[in-house]
This record gives sequence, C-alpha cells and structure tokens, in this order.
Amino acid sequence: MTSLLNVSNLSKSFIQHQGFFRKKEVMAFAPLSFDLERGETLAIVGESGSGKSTLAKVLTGVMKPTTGHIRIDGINHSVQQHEKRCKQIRMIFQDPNTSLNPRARIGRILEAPLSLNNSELTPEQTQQRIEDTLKKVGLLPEHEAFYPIMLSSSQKQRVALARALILDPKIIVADEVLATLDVSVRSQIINLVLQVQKERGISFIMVAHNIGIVRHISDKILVMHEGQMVEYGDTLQVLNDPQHIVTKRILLNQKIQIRK
Ligand SMILES: Nc1ncnc2c1ncn2[C@@H]1O[C@H](COP(=O)(O)OP(=O)(O)OP(=O)(O)O)[C@@H](O)[C@H]1O
Repeated sequence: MTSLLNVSNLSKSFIQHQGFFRKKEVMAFAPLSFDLERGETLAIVGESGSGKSTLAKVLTGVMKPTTGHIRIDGINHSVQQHEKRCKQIRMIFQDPNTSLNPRARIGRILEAPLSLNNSELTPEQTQQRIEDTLKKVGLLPEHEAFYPIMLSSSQKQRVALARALILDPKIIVADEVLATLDVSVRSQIINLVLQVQKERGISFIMVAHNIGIVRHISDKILVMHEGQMVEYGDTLQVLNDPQHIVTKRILLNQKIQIRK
C-alpha cells in the first residue's frame, strides 16, 4: 500500500557567496528518506543547526529541494504547483506574533488561503467555512472581527492552526510551535492537535525539543545531527533503546531515563 507521505533522497544545500568569485556550498541536510502514514505524527528532533527547520520548509514546499522526491498518496509533490501543494500540506510557524499579519482581522487572515487557492466556495460558503474552522479550534465566530493583538498567545496559536486547517490539508508541518508557549497553553494546544488529528485523520510533522512531549504525541521520531538523519523509527522504541550517541545525549540533557 502507498504511504500518505513518501520522502526519498531529499536534501537541501545553500550556496553561500564569499567575496566576488568564491562560493561555498552549505549542506543544510544530506539525502534522507522516510514514510509517514495517515493520522500519524512524526517528531523531528536535533540540536541547533542540525537542519530541522530547513527540512520542515522543504517538506511544505516553502523551499525547493536540491535532490530527491516528496510524494503524497504516490503523486509527486512539486514546489511549482503552489495551489495543489497548499491543499495537501500546510505549515504552522513558531511565533504567531510574527506569522499573523497584525493589520488584518482574523476573518481576513482565514479567508486569505481560500482566495489565494482559487477556492470555488461562494461568499456564504466561505463565511460558513471560516466560522466552522474557528469553532473547530475552540474560538468563537465573533473572533473573526478581532485583530491578532486582541488575542492571547493560546488564541493566536489557535488562529495559526485554523489557518492551516481551513484548506483541509492531509499533512500539517509545525515548526517549534510549542516552544514559546507557557506550560498550560502548551497542553491546551497539544490536546487540540490530538483532537483535530483524531477527528480528521490529519498527519502531523512537528519540529520539537521537549522529549516528554515527543513521547506523548508522536508515533515516529527522526533525529538529526549536523544535517544527517542519525536515527529514525518508532518513537517509543527509539526513546527506550536509542542507538545513536546523539539521541542518547539529547535524552541525557533532558534527564530522560533510557529504559533498556
Ligand atoms: N538561507 C540559508 N542560507 C544559508 N545557510 C542556511 C540557510 N538556512 C539555513 N542554513 C544553514 O543550514 C543549517 C541548518 O539550519 P536549520 O535552521 O535548518 O537548523 P535547525 O536544526 O532548525 O536549527 P535551530 O534549532 O537553531 O532552529 C545551518 O548550518 C544553517 O546555517
């Protein structure tokens, strides 16, 4: 059976100019491959600079890969096909304070992906979709008239999730969305993600630091180190019996006991 997401030999390098004539190639991440099934969550962990954010951006098509393929339901996923791509895979960024336009009301923020993606909805259906999506993330239809500054951090992160959900994607990629939130808001957002996942069978790819959360929410884990995928597999299996020194070090740094 075809996996929902199949990533093969995906890599990304940047060309850095050093003076007029010299160029240096920086490998953000080396060729890597993995699969993700419907309704599963993959956690990407690793130390700073290991390539996690670049991988997240390449997966969502924000950046073009240097090598490799991304297939969704067996179909090649291309950066050029912006419209189709947005309906399949959407990204939520770390800080809703910078990712939400402060000058736009919430209704406009949620309407934008629909109009940018040539939605065939009538104005009434668009309005209904916005209200339904707001409700789905625990907000009220009245929040449509609010500006981001009028919302709490939890509400802003809910709007970011609503913006990702509104096109009904198969996969959502979240880059460190929990890092800036305090503990109580963090658990609210985690519960919301788990609920949305259960209801709609969406797959999540989460760049995350906190191994306690990774253990709680993810089915698979991918450990990065200096642009290499050093370990990948079932989350509990990897966390209970890590094979790579980097995984062991991450667990040790967070005082997580290895069970084997
Ligand atoms: N636009 C860019 N141009 C050149 N090099 C880049 C660019 N973006 C990232 N890199 C390099 O790619 C490597 C991986 O960076 P990336 O931001 O993906 O790591 P990360 O694991 O997400 O780090 P952090 O946890 O600190 O966000 C780093 O060496 C970084 O300097």
